[in-house]
Amino acid sequence: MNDPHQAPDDPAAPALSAAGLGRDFPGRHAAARRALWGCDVELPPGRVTALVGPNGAGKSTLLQLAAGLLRPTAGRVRVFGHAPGTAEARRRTAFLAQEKPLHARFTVAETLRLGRELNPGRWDQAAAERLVRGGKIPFDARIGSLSGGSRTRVALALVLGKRADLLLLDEPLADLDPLARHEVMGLLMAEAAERGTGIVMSTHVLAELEDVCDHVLLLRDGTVRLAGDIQDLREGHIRLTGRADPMERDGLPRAFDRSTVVHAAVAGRQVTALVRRPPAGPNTTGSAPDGRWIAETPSLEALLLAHLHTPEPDADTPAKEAAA
Ligand SMILES: Nc1ncnc2c1ncn2[C@@H]1O[C@H](COP(=O)(O)OP(=O)(O)OP(=O)(O)O)[C@@H](O)[C@H]1O
Repeated sequence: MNDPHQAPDDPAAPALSAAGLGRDFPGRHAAARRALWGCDVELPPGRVTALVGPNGAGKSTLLQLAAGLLRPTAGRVRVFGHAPGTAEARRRTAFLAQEKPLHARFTVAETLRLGRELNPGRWDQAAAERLVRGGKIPFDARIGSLSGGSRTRVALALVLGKRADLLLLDEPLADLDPLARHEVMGLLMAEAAERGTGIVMSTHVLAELEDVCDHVLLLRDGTVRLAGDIQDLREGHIRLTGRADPMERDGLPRAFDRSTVVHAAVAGRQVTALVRRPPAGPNTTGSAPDGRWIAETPSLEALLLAHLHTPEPDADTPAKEAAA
């Protein structure tokens, strides 16, 4: 059933939206049951989003909720304004599960044929075959005989062949060697650039994200800790490096405004801190305690690592605002 508040084919509908989204699993300990809670998400169409967070943060749970494989126990989630699981939502999304479930006894060709039969009128055989050929996988090979990386390629071929508007990919690169990762990312980026396909991709490889993603969603302990356009988020922070104050535990000068600090780490005599940039003004790099400090825009990896280190969520952070 479509959301009564959202016109069925509203082109302005976010590719993925969630409000107060939560998912509990049955379990003996209350804390262990809570996989996801209070998640507010809004991803515009056509974005390539990195879904990051530690093991157990809730990334797979969020993707499965968006794919309609799980139902929320709180809040709601929509894809292009439609409830996951509806015919329209299913048509517009393609999901790649972390365990890449495929029929072991089918050949590669039979697997692609199944993809074609399940997606009449939309299936792109050439796109699917390109991925298979790129991995030099014989079309008559049985899925059960393939390496993990080759199985991933075939699973991705099914996803790309479907010609969906939003690809939900759970660790799509995990089994691939560096060359294959590069090639597969290139194909996914081409798909996004040429067709405006949105991609939400969970990954643990932070260093590879900067060049390929334009959006990030960081989950931790089942909730959104940071969300938004990568460039905006990078420019909203400053990475400071300077001489550590030996009298202070975090190495920063006593007078420094701690409320802006996301994370600070002392190594030897040097302290590196990631801080939130003050609101635009005459001196927007003014967080540097004095001229002996180096102030630079952080890389995406530095930004994510700092937010992964933060002990507690801060209600006033730009992350919360961006996620809303
Ligand atoms: N079917 C399930 N039954 C019970 N608990 C579950 C189930 N699926 C997930 N969980 C729990 O929900 C939490 C979030 O798991 P999830 O798989 O979504 O995390 P993740 O961020 O994808 O982790 P990873 O990076 O290890 O893949 C974990 O505590 C997990 O144990």
